[in-house]
Amino acid sequence: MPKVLISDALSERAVDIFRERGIEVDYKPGMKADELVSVIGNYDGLAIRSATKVTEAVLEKAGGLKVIGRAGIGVDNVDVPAATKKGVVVMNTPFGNSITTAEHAISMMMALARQIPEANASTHAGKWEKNRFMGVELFGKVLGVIGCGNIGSIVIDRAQGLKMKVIGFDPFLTEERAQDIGIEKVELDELLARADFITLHTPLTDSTRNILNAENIAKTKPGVRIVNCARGGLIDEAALKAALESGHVAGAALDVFEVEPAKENALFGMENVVVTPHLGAATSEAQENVALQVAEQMADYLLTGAISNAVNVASVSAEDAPKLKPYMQLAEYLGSMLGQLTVEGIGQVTVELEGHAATLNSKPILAAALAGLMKPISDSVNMVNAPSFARQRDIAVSLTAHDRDCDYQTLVRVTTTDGSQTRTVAGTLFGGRAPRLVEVRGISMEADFGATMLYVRNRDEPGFIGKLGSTLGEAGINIASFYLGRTEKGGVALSLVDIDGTVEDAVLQRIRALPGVIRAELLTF
Ligand SMILES: NC(=O)c1ccc[n+]([C@@H]2O[C@H](COP(=O)([O-])OP(=O)(O)OC[C@H]3O[C@@H](n4cnc5c(N)ncnc54)[C@H](O)[C@@H]3O)[C@@H](O)[C@H]2O)c1
Ligand SMILES: O=C(O)CC[C@@H](O)C(=O)O
Repeated sequence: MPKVLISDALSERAVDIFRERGIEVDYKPGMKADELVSVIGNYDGLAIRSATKVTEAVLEKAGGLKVIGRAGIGVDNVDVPAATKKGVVVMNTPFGNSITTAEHAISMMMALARQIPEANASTHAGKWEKNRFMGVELFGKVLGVIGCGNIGSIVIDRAQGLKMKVIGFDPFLTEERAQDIGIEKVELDELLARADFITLHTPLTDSTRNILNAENIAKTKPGVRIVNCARGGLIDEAALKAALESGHVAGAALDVFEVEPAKENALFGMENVVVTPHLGAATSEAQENVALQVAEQMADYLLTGAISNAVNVASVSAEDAPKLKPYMQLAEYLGSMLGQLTVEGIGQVTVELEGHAATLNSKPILAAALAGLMKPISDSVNMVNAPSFARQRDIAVSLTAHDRDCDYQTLVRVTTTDGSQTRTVAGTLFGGRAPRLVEVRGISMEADFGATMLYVRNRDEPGFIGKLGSTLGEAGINIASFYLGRTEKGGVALSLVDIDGTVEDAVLQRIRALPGVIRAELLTF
């Protein structure tokens, strides 16, 4: 039974879902970093919100971890490259809290426009300062939205309902989409110059870090009000403070900060600054959505191999997962066979799919073939990290799904080139499920994959099979199955021998010394 740790405060519905799906779960919100490092090795899955930091140190101890599920959007608290390297799927729930966060941004904008937090505090204090507070209307004002994705688009929709004029900057926004959502697409400088209110809805990346720095803040309209419910780090806080003090920026509403949790911050206590402690996603609806979603997604992956909303590996739908599983097994066996037979570094890998295989989601099949191929290089390689392993090793990878008649109903062929050698193996699924080898280096043969197999290439000469059988027999090695093929009479023959147990090195040397042997290797699957 897979085991999952929930280390942040997720709706307890997530616990119910895991248990209903037959997954053991430990609910330990608020777990300290060192405790996480010491227990993570016991789990197959880790479900988090934003408080848990999944660092390289955590991942180093995460021996059997298969999946990290983020109940929310940003995965900036997860070292995704380290997780990928370790072969751990990282998934998020990209839509579950979008409405809630967009509503928070709108609330913050309104609170800012009407100084509601200060007026609230003053009135509670019995001051009745009716003449102290003078707000501004949103009606007719220009709202500049930086980042027009899921949340930005909902903010745009709500702001249009408030009769604001919305302009947007997003390098990935097409003109068609801008028209669909009813905004004017502008460049950043134009947005800065025209907006009365600016709201940020981008992820924190190298291109968005400090997107509102001193230089860009100086380009904004005097009296602008700024809202950030996306990520700390998008605004240079020191530059914002200076602009608030000079009066160039009339106010700011911030849900996120450069350093979180933030007990102290130079902006705290300023009258024209409204702050909340990263509450963008904090509604019961959003928390229920993301907790349910993350638990379902993680359970799907752990139980069936289906992958949704992963940020570091291709998706596999719940419908596709059972169909793909035997293909991934076949591809891994084929890749593994070639990986074990490769002597020099692999320069190129080609995966070809024919028949039914050509109609499937091909990326997981390719990833499985690469994982098998690179297993001899690294024990930690799996289908999550195999494509990046290949890239790091400058292995050129190509995938072709052939739309042509083939001798088998379904076929996967893997070809590698190392130095001057090109090797091809191909396999099919017997009965639609059981992986079966049908071709090795151009030689047709039908072989099931056994756990330990002897691979012998030799000149096709009479008496060879007898000598091979006797050598194994004398060493007390039992043959489970013997598969044969050859290029042509008197050409090159290939024996694949499924054996019980293993073949000691001394026996392998004796086989290599048999007359006519070109190559003999022990393969494990
Ligand atoms: N405060 C919270 O509690 C809370 C809750 C949910 C999400 N968030 C954050 O909100 C942000 C937006 O989330 P989303 O779901 O809308 O993401 P999204 O991926 O749907 O949208 C992000 C948009 O930013 C755009 N973008 C990327 N680089 C850009 C750049 N250099 N300049 C301008 N635009 C750029 C992208 O094209 C995309 O359209 C994320 O940072 C997310 O982590 C915060
Ligand atoms: O879990 C949270 O409270 C924060 C969520 C938010 O930052 C997100 O990226 O989804």
